[in-house]
Amino acid sequence: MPPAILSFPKSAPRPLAEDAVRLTGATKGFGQKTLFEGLALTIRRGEFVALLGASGSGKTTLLRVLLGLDSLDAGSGEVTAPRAAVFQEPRLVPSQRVWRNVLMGVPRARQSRRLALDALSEVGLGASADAWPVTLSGGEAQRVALARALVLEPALLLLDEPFAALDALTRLKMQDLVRRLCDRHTPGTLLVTHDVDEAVRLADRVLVLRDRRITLDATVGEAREGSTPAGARLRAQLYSELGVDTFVPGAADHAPHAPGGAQA
Ligand SMILES: Nc1ncnc2c1ncn2[C@@H]1O[C@H](COP(=O)(O)OP(=O)(O)OP(=O)(O)O)[C@@H](O)[C@H]1O
Repeated sequence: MPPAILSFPKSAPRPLAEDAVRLTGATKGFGQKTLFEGLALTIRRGEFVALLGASGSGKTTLLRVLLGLDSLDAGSGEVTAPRAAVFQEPRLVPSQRVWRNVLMGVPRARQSRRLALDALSEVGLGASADAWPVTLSGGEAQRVALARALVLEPALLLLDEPFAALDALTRLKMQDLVRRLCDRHTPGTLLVTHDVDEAVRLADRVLVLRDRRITLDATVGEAREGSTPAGARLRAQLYSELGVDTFVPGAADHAPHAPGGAQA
């Protein structure tokens, strides 16, 4: 098997027209199990891509490869710097005030309270700069994690189920905030999620990782609106690709009945 060559250039962010990620032939497994094989993936700067797949299909592993935390077994490509990530848990340092947490990844020479305050204002937490992480709600802590990622002005933003632990209302607000801030900061974004609606609501393009390959690469476009035929079609296609039969509540009640009450 040829050696994997994945480069992580330390250069300044590139122009928007360029790719944040370009992988070809990416192959990765653990022990006897191959998670993905010969995979090609391109994410442009400013593009929001969602990655769906069954549990254990290798989504987080692919994200870890893009972060440089795992290596490929084969393949090559380029992942543009700087990169930042937000995970399911906020991963704040409890012994540091909120504004200090925001600066965790910023080179010392660029660190300033002003920079942290600006980043916190963007996520609506300017007033919590001096708070301790333990005093924040789950949604607030996740917004600090988002500020900590965006303050780096990443060329690539990796989101690993960042909304999964939030209540339904907070999740919707956080989804809107993330999409708005991604439009403003224009990183290439890869969102790993289990949630078809979340993927279609947020992403420009939705990928499905299945059987070691990307089996679907769908542009969302006018299908974002669930009530349109295109929206219903895309969601049905994604559920089908994920091996889930869509359930229509009440449909069984309308099934024809044979005379005498037996099911047709
Ligand atoms: N460091 C590791 N060593 C051995 N096996 C691993 C390692 N990391 C992940 N795996 C295995 O690889 C498979 C894919 O894991 P991964 O976390 O990438 O899947 P996923 O699609 O993100 O799953 P989920 O949706 O449940 O989070 C799993 O079977 C997991 O146990």
